[in-house]
Amino acid sequence: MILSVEIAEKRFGGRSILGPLAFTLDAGEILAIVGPSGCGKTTLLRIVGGLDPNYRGTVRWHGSAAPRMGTVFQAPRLLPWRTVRQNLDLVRPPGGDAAARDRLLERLGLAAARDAFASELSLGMARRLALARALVVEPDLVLLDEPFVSLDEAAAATARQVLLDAWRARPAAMLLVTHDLGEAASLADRILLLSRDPARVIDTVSVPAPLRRAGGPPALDLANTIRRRLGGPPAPHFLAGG
Ligand SMILES: Nc1ncnc2c1ncn2[C@@H]1O[C@H](COP(=O)(O)OP(=O)(O)OP(=O)(O)O)[C@@H](O)[C@H]1O
Repeated sequence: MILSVEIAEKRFGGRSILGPLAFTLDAGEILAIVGPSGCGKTTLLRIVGGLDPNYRGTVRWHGSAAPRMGTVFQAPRLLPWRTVRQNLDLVRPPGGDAAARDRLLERLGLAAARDAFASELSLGMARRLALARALVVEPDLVLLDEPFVSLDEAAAATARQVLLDAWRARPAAMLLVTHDLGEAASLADRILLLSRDPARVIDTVSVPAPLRRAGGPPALDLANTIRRRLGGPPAPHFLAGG
């Protein structure tokens, strides 16, 4: 176990948003977090990332040193007055691999824009750059909040593959928030299913070995099993990966 999260309660104003809930993450494990819109997934990720200290509970990293963290939050949060390359170089570890940075830009379709200012990027480009920035950190822990939203399907498929390739080269622990069960099943080892009002863990689903981190569309029966646990109807379109 590399990360343990125990949240007794998180409130906004008078409202209880999260908890009690608990989960752990093994080193190199990809855990997807799925739940209804507005249930508190982003709030949970912000707590794990140390961006919201106002909760009752504990978030503990069990590594020997504090983790290097790569994050993709819903807003890309780039430095608009810096170029694409500069946005990456600011977080690249000393002695980090400039060729790896350039390969990431190439694969994410950003090589031609490498000297453009971040303010000049489209939202889809900015989100791809945010993913590159999370990976160029050489992270121990990656926090991803709907990282492929606002990419067209081809760009999203490439970005998922880039994420998996980065994981294979350096298996960081990852928390992936997504509303897309297909995406969760094609990227993760396990899927945490959350309820809402307040968010609690309904169930944890292990992704079967042949699908796990395969990056392809998931089997319909797995997506439907998960949907049933969430109380929803079967959805044939999950065959197409979401
Ligand atoms: N800063 C805030 N102040 C008050 N309430 C907030 C704040 N941030 C989030 N909330 C509320 O907390 C709840 C959980 O929000 P959160 O964004 O974590 O959900 P989510 O599951 O990530 O949503 P989505 O799937 O739509 O992205 C929502 O009801 C939201 O309105």
